[in-house]
Amino acid sequence: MTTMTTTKTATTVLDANGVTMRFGGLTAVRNVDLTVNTGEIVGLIGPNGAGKTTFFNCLTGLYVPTEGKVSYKGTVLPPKPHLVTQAGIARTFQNIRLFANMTVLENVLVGRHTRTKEGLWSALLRLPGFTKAENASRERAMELLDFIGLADKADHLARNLPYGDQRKLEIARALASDPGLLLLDEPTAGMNPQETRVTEELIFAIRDQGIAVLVIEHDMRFIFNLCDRVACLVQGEKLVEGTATEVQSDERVVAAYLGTPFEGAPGAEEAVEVEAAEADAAKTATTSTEEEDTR
Ligand SMILES: Nc1ncnc2c1ncn2[C@@H]1O[C@H](COP(=O)(O)OP(=O)(O)OP(=O)(O)O)[C@@H](O)[C@H]1O
Repeated sequence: MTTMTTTKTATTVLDANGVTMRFGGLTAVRNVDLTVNTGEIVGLIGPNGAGKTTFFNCLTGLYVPTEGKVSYKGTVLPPKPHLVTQAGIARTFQNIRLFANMTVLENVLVGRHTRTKEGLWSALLRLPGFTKAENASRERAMELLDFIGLADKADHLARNLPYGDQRKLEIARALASDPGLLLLDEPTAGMNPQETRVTEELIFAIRDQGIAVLVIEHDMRFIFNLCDRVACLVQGEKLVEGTATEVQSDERVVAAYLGTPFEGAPGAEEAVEVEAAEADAAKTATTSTEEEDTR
């Protein structure tokens, strides 16, 4: 049903294969395949409740998919968030999840912990290895703050940052784990157009550093401007995948957003069955009323 099938190449960073996630009777994600290659920015769009965040949670080990598997650079990922981060996938969340009472620098240092090998005793006793690792982490964290334009606010408390800066800080914290793939869940939610433009530039700069990006967004102008490839989920299924131009002009995508029925729409068969059952029930009820009236 998709307009474009991407090939898996030696440079495939993420390969999600047949990912399905059920919550009891509800199938939130159904048999979704998606690849992200080195140097790409891929967008994931879809109406509210389409399964985008659930799919992200399957990729990052927050959920164990009911079916399917997720590989990063050719290795199947264990469904455990810290192991996924260690492997090289970092993410941000739809709602800001900063440590509000920690400084900007400390927030980035938290994101660095998967890349530091020094143990608890080393930290408590402040052994030379720990001090060296701590200095290296600080240096890297400051580099990242410089990269996102927050170096001059390193000592500010995270809660005192303007909204747009808090979102940027989340990205810096995710980058602190030195990922090969960055997943962004609605990075421009609540932003004004100026902040959105800055985020767009930031994501291009991240891609230029060799980090592949998969981004969920509702802002279509942002997504179509940013992404090399876009996939659209509808009712848990991947309806369309293609270039921004292909997806933008696909009538099924427009119909899905407007809630207009279209042939072959995910969930359409079930909807037709339900409608037929309802019509049958109504007909039976009318017939019995007529029979009663004629008695
Ligand atoms: N933990 C859960 N338990 C039960 N149902 C869930 C759970 N998480 C999500 N769902 C359901 O799965 C479906 C997909 O939700 P999801 O949040 O993934 O959609 P989304 O595309 O990210 O939506 P939005 O754009 O509004 O964030 C919805 O029907 C939602 O109610």
